[in-house]
Amino acid sequence: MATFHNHKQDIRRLVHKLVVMFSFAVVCVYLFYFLNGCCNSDLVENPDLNSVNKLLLTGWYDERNRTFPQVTTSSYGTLEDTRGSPVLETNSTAKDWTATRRLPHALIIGVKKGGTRALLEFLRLHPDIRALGSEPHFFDRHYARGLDWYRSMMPKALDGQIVMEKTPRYFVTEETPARIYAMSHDIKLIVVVRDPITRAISDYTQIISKTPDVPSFEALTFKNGSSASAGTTGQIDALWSPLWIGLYAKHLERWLAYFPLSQIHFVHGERLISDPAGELGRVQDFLGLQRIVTDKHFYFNKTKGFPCLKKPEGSSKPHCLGKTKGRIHPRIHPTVIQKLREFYQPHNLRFYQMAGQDFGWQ
Ligand SMILES: Nc1ncnc2c1ncn2[C@@H]1O[C@H](COP(=O)(O)OS(=O)(=O)O)[C@@H](OP(=O)(O)O)[C@H]1O
Repeated sequence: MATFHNHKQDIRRLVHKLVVMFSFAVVCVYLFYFLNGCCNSDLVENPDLNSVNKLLLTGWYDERNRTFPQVTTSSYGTLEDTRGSPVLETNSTAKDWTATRRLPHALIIGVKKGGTRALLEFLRLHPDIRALGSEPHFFDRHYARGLDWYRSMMPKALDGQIVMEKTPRYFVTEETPARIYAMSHDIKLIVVVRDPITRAISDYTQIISKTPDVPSFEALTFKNGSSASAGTTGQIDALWSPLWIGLYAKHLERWLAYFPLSQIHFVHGERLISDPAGELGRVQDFLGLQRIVTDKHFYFNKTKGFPCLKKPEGSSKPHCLGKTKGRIHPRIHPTVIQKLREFYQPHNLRFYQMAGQDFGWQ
């Protein structure tokens, strides 16, 4: 009787051990698959799903919530992220764990009011790009904080992903090319250029939106503050910032002292509006990326008068850039425009020669 009882107990212990061992084996197998990313076999099988999942993994929205300790934002230094509701970083797999913060591989260095925000937001659709949402102004304002600080500002990126940021003021700041060169000799530089006259008016429109009582564009264009009608005789004030920024050849010269032209890509600001997919295609080529951002991502919003992004997977609705992009410009006296055309013409021609491209500004 006692022997039979002991035998029953032995069997119960054995079954218990087997259950524990089986559960342990199940947990191990699950962990093994999880760590190898096998749960995401769709990532390999289905290229479309691959892009979607990569977008999810890379979590393009996370920068909106990043804070910038002690960084003062400039008039154009505020984060303007135009996306819909925040998604993810919740769909993390083991691949996420290998993401690190790295110094940028590519920079949008200018020009202010050229269309730099649109370009950055469009590029952020690419799963192989991780871009900072705000402007860090590291090379022009916060250089003393050091490269570790700069790196800590960057979004986390996986191996093979390109890390980017945009600060349009870099293009016109004296010290910037040397500083960027000291960080990386082979960094890729992108400049969005736009007709310097429209660019200046856009800049001025931003100024009056913040300080409405500044003198007129016409008055500020001339050294002696001449009015529009007297403008035909006045001398252009090339040092007035909205005009000075448009002297592209002069600024480019400083960059070419450090970087070969092959490392600088010019985005045609006007075409970025009329043919965003075409411009984006060329930028993706320049960055050595597959052309993933294409015309299927854009639609023309008649109300805004600009291309906007169609509903991206993972977001609920289409989105355009915010209301500070695509402002209505004040009407400038035609005589002043003509004066500015004459003023910029030699500078523009020199710029076309240096860049090896004719941008067609009349
Ligand atoms: N898709 C789309 N939507 C809205 N706006 C667009 C777009 N593409 C280019 N642009 C032009 O971008 C101009 C603003 O340029 P930036 O983003 O470089 O300005 S800033 O320097 O960051 O302040 C902005 O200038 P304004 O029209 O003067 O507001 C636009 O003309």
